[in-house]
Amino acid sequence: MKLTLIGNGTMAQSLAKGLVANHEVEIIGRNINKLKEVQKTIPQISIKELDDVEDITGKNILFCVKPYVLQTVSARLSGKANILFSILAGTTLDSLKKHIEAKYYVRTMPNVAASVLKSMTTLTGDEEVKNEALEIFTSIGQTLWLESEKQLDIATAVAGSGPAFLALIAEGLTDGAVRAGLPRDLSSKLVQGLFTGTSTLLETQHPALIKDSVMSPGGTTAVGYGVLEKNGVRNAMMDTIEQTYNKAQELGKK
Ligand SMILES: NC(=O)C1=CN([C@@H]2O[C@H](COP(=O)(O)OP(=O)(O)OC[C@H]3O[C@@H](n4cnc5c(N)ncnc54)[C@H](OP(=O)(O)O)[C@@H]3O)[C@@H](O)[C@H]2O)C=CC1
Ligand SMILES: O=C(O)[C@@H]1CCC=N1
Repeated sequence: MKLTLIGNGTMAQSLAKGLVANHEVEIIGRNINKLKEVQKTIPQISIKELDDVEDITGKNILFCVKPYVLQTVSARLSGKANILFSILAGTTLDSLKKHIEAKYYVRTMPNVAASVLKSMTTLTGDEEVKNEALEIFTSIGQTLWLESEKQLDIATAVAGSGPAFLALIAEGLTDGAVRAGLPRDLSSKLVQGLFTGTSTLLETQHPALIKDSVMSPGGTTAVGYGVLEKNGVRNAMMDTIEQTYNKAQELGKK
């Protein structure tokens, strides 16, 4: 399938890197010099500067700009696309329909791990194109079709913004190791390995059981776990998801 990405930023480039293996990919952006730079890193793509009136008739569009420029960019689009895939956080299907004409609409939420083909992408929208949508986004990692936009906004908080939250935990653990006296390069390696191993365990084990299997009576883990609970890390995570989800819903009301 030929896919046209509008926008050439972080996410568009991550998506394009994965998609070129199975699809013809065109990127449309407002700055031809930036597009040429992108093409140097992903030579398989074709590039095009955004016209003042850009005809998207019959195209399968992946809309990859920031939510606040939806109006500005869509004002330059004409014609009726085939499928419009939007990765814009919070931006509702209704809002997309108001601004861009298409036969089918799908909201998706990939994450930055798309750049290494390990995105956890959620999708919702017109069921008629569910299979095509899942096929396209499986080329950048795992996919999950959701039943509603509310679920997608929650997924935005967990898996869209989530890499930043886990990165904070990773940075904190690394700094902790450095504070205890381990050189930074070794601390970083340790934390990388820790995340890789734990993520594999999570594929088959419940988090609480992983914790139980690590925590020995009177041991080190019980002490560290107590510190996390005393400092409200669990509740901080729950509040983080709630407020990030609220923000996604707020973006949708604009
Ligand atoms: N970053 C992430 O981890 C994730 C982001 N998202 C969503 O992806 C979308 C893109 O985010 P991201 O890639 O991080 O953002 P970037 O800022 O990296 O990219 C935004 C792109 O939009 C283009 N753009 C901005 N204004 C205009 C305009 N007026 N006319 C034409 N093009 C314009 C920019 O062009 P130029 O390069 O010329 O400035 C750039 O190519 C957002 O809606 C975000 O919610 C979704 C999941 C994860
Ligand atoms: O911070 C944001 O708005 C976007 C949405 C998901 C990840 N980044």
